[in-house]
Amino acid sequence: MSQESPIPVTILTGFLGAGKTTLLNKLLHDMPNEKAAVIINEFGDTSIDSQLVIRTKEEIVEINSGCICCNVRGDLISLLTDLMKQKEKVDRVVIETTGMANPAPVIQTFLMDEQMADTFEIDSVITMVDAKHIEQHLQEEEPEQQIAFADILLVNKTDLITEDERKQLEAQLTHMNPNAHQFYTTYGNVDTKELIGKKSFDLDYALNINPELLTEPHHHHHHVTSFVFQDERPLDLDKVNKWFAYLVRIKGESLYRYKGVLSIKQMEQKVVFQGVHMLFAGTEGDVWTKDEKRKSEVVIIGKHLDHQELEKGFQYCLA
Ligand SMILES: Nc1nc2c(ncn2[C@@H]2O[C@H](COP(=O)(O)OP(=O)(O)OP(=O)(O)O)[C@@H](O)[C@H]2O)c(=O)[nH]1
Repeated sequence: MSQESPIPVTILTGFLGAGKTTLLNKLLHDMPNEKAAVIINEFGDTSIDSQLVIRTKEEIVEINSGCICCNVRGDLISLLTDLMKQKEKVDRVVIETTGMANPAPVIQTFLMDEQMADTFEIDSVITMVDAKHIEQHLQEEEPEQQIAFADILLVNKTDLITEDERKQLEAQLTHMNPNAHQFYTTYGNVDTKELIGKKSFDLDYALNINPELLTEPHHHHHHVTSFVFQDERPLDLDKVNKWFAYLVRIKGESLYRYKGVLSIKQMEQKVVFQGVHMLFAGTEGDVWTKDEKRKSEVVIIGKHLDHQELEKGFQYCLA
């Protein structure tokens, strides 16, 4: 690669909980010799994803407190401007957007001026689709946009659907975006060579679906809200189990994404949990170290959620 070749950029999108972090971990694992600058953006106010991404030697930068396609786009631009000054240190940029991001403004960032366009080159826009929940998610505007702009569609969680459902989904996605290459996966398991270095992003096609791609973005996220609850007092495991059982059973439909780290009384380890609608998983994490402040942190993203009720539920869990 000559000194002047632009730095390839992989944009990873997909609705909340589709499997982006799972795929990102796999990509980083499969590219041990690439110096990748990884940019992760969270919709919520807290940075639980960095605890879920397996640390590698890559530089991982998180942009929180907002969505990459709206209020933190300035942060993305300044990060990229910094990267421009140290081009030799990076072979690739990988951006994981929030599940609520419209990819257009992110794509636009790389096209907005000559210097940006000379320094970076979008390699591909990979959109992960949650095969199990996509029907529900298409009620929102963003998944449709994410699918439309993809040149690679990674249809994930195929273990949770039937063969017939898969065929239907394939027809539907082909109709929504006939240009994209489709892969059907579980846990993002596809040969990394199919995703990286393909230079499959096609600006003309993107402009064709959105002629306003090169003008200023204007949009907002409808009625999807994100709440963060934090407390340094320990929680009671039994109460936590009861609260989650209630949330998942009664509110599962509205819960797009929830995750967190819990400090449980009488437990040396952290409890790390995450879920998408009614699918919930909790595991024991690392032991709290002496230097760490024990603290519970829960992020809940969803539709029609009552902040007070959730707050009350969280408070109930205190030991
Ligand atoms: N059954 C099943 N679960 C999966 C699959 N891929 C990922 N998951 C699980 O789905 C949950 C969400 O995966 P993530 O990789 O965190 O999804 P994400 O898109 O990064 O989520 P956010 O960025 O938090 O919105 C995790 O509990 C994963 O273990 C899959 O193919 N099948």
